[in-house]
Amino acid sequence: MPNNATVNFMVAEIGWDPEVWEDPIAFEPERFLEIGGGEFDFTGIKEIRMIPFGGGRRMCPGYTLDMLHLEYFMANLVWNFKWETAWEVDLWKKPEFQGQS
Ligand code: HEM
Repeated sequence: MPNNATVNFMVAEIGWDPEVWEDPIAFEPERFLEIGGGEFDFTGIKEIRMIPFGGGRRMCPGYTLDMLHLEYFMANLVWNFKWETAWEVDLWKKPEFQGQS
């Protein structure tokens, strides 16, 4: 490789690896609850299954702000819209809220 070459990682494709994820493209958000008891690591410190914010020393420094903002965004979607399933979905897979004692 030449000096000063730019190396790009296919970050999205890393997150779709069928050797790491079962049916990676399927929308199954509950899969994240099942990994690490709901403490899925996306920082690349414990493992690399998907790294939306990069990893290592140049990892996105805004990721805690992002996560807070995304939770707020999701909460507003749930709050402001009436949600229905477009197809048959088993909503009772895990009938509890996280963090509930
Ligand atoms: C969902 C939203 C965001 C995503 C998915 C995201 C993702 C990323 C990714 C993948 C990188 C490259 C990391 C690497 O090279 O390993 C990065 C870098 C960076 N992000 Fe974000 N980011 C988000 C929002 C933000 C926000 C809100 C801020 C600031 C408040 C921010 C500030 C930065 C900065 C300054 C870098 C460069 C870090 C460096 O090169 O040392 N990002 N981000």
